[in-house]
Amino acid sequence: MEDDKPWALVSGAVEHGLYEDLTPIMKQHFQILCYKDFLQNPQLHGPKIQAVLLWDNIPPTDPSTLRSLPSLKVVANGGVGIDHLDVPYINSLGVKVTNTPGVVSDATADMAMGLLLASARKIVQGHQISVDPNTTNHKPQSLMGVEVTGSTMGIIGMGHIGCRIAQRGKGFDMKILYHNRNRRSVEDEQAVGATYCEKMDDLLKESDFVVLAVNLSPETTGLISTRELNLMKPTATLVNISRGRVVDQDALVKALQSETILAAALDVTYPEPLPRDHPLLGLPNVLITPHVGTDTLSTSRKIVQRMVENAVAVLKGQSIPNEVKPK
Ligand SMILES: O=CC(=O)O
Repeated sequence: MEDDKPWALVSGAVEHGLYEDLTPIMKQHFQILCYKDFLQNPQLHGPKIQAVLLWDNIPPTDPSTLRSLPSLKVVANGGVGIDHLDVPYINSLGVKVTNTPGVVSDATADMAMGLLLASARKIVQGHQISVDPNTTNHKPQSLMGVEVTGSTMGIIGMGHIGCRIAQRGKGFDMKILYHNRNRRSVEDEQAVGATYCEKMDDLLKESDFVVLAVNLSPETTGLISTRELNLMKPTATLVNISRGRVVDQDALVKALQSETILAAALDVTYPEPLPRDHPLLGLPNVLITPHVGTDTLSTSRKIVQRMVENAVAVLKGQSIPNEVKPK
């Protein structure tokens, strides 16, 4: 019965009707309250909310919002990255945090390869030239690309997503190097055909494509800065599908302007979106997409399904598929 279902506070995307396909999955288990309606009267609505279903980082989970949700038991994040959440603080309120690892890996790895290929083969520039009514030369020298097949890809961060990127790289006969906090087992390495670089510097020096697939943490903030960019080949491309802050963006702008590296392909920046006058937007050797690594309908369904399963498990006191514990 509808009335028996617990209440969940849901995001702007749902309230704008953007994800009609996804809302029924939430409604199977929850009565949903959109953030915009919550804001009309937080004192009235706050006490009934037991779960926050977080999509695109909305609703906010700042202390003042959380304080107006006294019955809250779980913040269920849709997606794997939880750098926008203060997990220890949320836990200190007796509220659990969950995320959705695993289900995002294939779509994100596809996006990494898409960015890599589009940047190497100048697909966006080619499209622009092809559709420009003023174009006279349809195949200018400037569209000459970089060969992906047989090149070397260095993956920094070999979790679920990194492994899926490596598998895809194998399909392009790439040599795959990886660097990770902990070395993977020999079986894992063989399964994805990747060679471990204990020193990240070695990977940076050798790779034609450096792909960032690490979580954002204090250790990985600014991981790629001037020193690291200087180690990369002048013919190399940086691909980032993790979080913008893993790269020192000012250093990246300089490296691209001075052609210290060839190009960058970024699904993530900081902030998102970049201000319209940001220097990265004016560079010819940059490809940027608006953080859409997981945005396929099938993956979005899986994310919402898992987000809901996590929230339901917390509320029912069952074993939680993906609880995030503070480090
Ligand atoms: O950015 C996407 C995610 O964190 O899953």
